[in-house]
Amino acid sequence: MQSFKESAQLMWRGYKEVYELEPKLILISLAQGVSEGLFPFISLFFTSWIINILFTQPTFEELIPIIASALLLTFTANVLANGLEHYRITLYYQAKDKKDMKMNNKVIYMDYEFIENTEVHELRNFLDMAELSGGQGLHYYMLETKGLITQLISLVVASVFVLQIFTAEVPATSSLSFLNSGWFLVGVIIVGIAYFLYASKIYERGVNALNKMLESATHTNNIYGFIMNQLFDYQSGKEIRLYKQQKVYSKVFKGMSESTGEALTTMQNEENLGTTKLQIWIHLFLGLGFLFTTLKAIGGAIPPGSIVIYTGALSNFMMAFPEFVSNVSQLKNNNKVLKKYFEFLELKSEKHEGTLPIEKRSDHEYELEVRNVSFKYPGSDDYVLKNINLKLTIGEKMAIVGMNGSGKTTFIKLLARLYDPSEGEILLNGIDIKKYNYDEYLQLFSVVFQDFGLFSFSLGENIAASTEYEKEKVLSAIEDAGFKERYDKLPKGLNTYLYQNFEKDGVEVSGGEAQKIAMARAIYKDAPIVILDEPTAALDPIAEFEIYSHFDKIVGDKTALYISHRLSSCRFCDEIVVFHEGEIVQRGPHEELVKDKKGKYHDLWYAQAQYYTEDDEGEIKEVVLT
Ligand SMILES: Nc1ncnc2c1ncn2[C@@H]1O[C@H](COP(=O)(O)OP(=O)(O)OP(=O)(O)O)[C@@H](O)[C@H]1O
Repeated sequence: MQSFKESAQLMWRGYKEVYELEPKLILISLAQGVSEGLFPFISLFFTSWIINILFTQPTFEELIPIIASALLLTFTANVLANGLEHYRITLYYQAKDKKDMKMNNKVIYMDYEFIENTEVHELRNFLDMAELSGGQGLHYYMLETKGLITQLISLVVASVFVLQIFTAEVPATSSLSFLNSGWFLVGVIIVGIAYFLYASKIYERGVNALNKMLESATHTNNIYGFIMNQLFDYQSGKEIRLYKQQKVYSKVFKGMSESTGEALTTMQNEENLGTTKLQIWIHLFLGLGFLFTTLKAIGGAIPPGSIVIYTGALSNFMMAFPEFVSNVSQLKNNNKVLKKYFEFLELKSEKHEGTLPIEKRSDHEYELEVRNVSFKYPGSDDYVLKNINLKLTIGEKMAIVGMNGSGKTTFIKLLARLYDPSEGEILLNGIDIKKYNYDEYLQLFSVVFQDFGLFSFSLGENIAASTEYEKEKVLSAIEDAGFKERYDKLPKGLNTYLYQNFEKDGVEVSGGEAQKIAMARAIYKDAPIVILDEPTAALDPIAEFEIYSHFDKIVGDKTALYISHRLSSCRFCDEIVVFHEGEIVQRGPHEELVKDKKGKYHDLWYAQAQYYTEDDEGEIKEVVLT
């Protein structure tokens, strides 16, 4: 439960945020709220004025200017309201776009570990759902402020008129003079407070049902987003059809729709029931109010024509009051959503942001040392890497091998600082990598991950990772990565879009072709440290052979770290490091490791040895199994 102070601070922050996104939106909402709040009273005022004059049997000439000014005023107010409404809605969409942009930028720049964190996904989903299904969050301030102001103005102005009815005195000689008693006003105040408390309770129930619906919908939406990605992904599309998973998905959809439907129905029922109960009370009070006003007029406390303005004011008060109470309940609830909005924007980078620049060295003298590094993923108790010690010396080619799940990719994530070690440190030229400016540090690496990603941009932009690039350099990278033959057939060369998300004539590339493009991207970057995680897994034997033939050209005198399950391809490395269950269990050159019959490398090598043979010069050749 938020304290009043906390709620007020959040509201202030919320409005400040909207103001920063689109300053005019608040001002226009205020102007429109005030004018819409006042407008009904102006009409009522004129109507009751005209009726009162009619009782005095006025001439036509007397009436004309009053009716004309009433019409002119109503017309002007309507035109103004219409214009303001259009302008406000345009400003709202602009503010919403800017807010969405801000949230998307947060996702783009947030620490990688947040991207892998389900709680962060749920938080973002919750905010989207709260806005879409409940109109909550910053959205509430952007859109509903006008309504709140209108209700507030209506209440204040109507209260003034309502008070006037109570203070207007029926002459003491009248049999209705008992209406002058102050107890009527006291009664109204007590009933008003009781109504406020009762209505708040009812609206709170509605808001709780909304929250329940949001919780359920957020979870469902998370699964839904995940499933929709899978359904439209042609990779999993194959599996879904071949393994006849359609029924499983249909069942999941049905379950999701039932649970969300149930929560929605509960919310609607709660709202309907609440509204009906409140409407009964409102109309009862309204009836009593009309009776009181009419009796006051009969008693001579107010002119008969003024019944219009007083009963109108009473109606306005009675209509605005429940809406206002409902908005106050929503506002309170909205603060919870708003809190999460700021929580999302404030997700703090756990990463130490160093400031040290990286020395630009043409001799590539960058030495990486991993010292006593252990690591467990956030939220997990299990160590994925345990006490790793390694030194990558300049120009060295090192291979990391090991069974699935032994921690090889995780180790690379640490080197690229996608995560920081839980224990120990990684040093670059003797200095903890955390102390370096991260962007500059990243410039040292060309990485091709096993699950690399390409973007739906043009080929040139994919390889250069930029919209501007050196064409010759890109073409040379394409050649070195073995993509030249396919490239020559591309309709628009480097301007050919990959995939069809952005361009209808974008091309689909095969897994192996995609891997070559990812490789070309790493070659183009020309960073001093090259890390390749299963870079040839999807390549055909000839393409793989070409990559290895070009390897010296690709890697040159750079430091290289190479992960592969195909052990024969690791032999060109100066040193092979064997990972097992998160630990380094062996290291050394191939010839040395393979001799150790008790070692893990020996097991791994001989498990694959049937696929290879050695020629007279000791060269490994792949053999055809019969
Ligand atoms: N984001 C993550 N959160 C929690 N655990 C993870 C995460 N990513 C990987 N793991 C776990 O860490 C362990 C090591 O995974 P890693 O991907 O580093 O292995 P690997 O040696 O590269 O395996 P492979 O040869 O199959 O590619 C695995 O048990 C995996 O389940």
